[in-house]
Amino acid sequence: MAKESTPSPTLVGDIPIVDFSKFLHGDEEQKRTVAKQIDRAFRETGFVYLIGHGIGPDRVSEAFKWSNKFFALPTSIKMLAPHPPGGSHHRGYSGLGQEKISQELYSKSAISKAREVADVKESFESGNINDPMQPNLWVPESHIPGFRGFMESFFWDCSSLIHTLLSTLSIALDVPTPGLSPTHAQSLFQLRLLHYPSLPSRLLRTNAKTRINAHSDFGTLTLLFQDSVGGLEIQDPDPAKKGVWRTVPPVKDAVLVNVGDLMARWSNGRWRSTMHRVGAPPRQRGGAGGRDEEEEEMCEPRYSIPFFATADMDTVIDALPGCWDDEHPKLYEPVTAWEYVQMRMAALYE
Ligand SMILES: O=C(O)CCC(=O)C(=O)O
Ligand SMILES: [Fe+2]
Repeated sequence: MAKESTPSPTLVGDIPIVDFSKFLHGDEEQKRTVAKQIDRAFRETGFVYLIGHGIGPDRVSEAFKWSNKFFALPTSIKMLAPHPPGGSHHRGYSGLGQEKISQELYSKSAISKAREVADVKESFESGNINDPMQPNLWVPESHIPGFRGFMESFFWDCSSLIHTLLSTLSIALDVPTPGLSPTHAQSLFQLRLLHYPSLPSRLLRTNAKTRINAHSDFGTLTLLFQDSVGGLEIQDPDPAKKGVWRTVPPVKDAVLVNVGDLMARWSNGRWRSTMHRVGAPPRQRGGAGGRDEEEEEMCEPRYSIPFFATADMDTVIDALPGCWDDEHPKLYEPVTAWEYVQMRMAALYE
């Protein structure tokens, strides 16, 4: 019998581009192939590009159009839906420098220190309209008619892709029916719009400023739509090259999917929750007619749209059945999704 082999998808850097339409529309064997390709990507880098993922390019470009429009509003209008203080109600608008991603969970002084180099970004968060704990916060409709309606419907596009992906991952891990999707039944997810304004590239290259500091995501899965500017980097997965950062360029019509800390724990370390950050975009070509010495190189603004998924809050995240045995003992203490997310969010805001 021929040895089973999984076709290798195209790689961008270390990250494969997987055609997810083969899962959405394929037969059982094609579904299994896609599941294996994603499993491999999650084991190697924790990141995968998906094309043919079912969220049409028109929908994605409309989302970016709304994001541009929102961030172009005067600050006084955006501040009509301010992000509440603290990290437990993660909705609404955060202005420049308000949120500083921190990997450090416990030490107040470490959080303050990290905030000395502020992330130069602004963000707008919304979530499931049925989430009683974190109601959405919108600026009055008259200031941006249609924004709320679009964001509420785009939420469901992304949510549906997450649930399909959970089915894919259940195949990869042989999680018995009904698989992992019901553990996310409440879809308590978060849709984030991010805008990194233009600033002198020098500030990013010298680490005087960051766009988003190095961090791992803390939910189960993240979808990331990025514009064509670039600047996303992941830490080299090889522990011997810990300080090395690899660029993750935008791929047309692809959504990036990455593993968050909860999924890494749940898979008992089989899948990686990889540190990532946003720095300076790749150098722009040439200068404008020799003016570069006088004029500082400014980097282009960047827009991105991450969508964070997490399991229902009472789900106990303990190594999944196929992910541990005598040779691979459990690496982490069980934790509920709620406990873990609260711990991480408390470190986001002072
Ligand atoms: O802007 C990006 O591409 C990255 C955003 C990100 O990593 C995050 O919000 O967690
Ligand atoms: Fe992230």
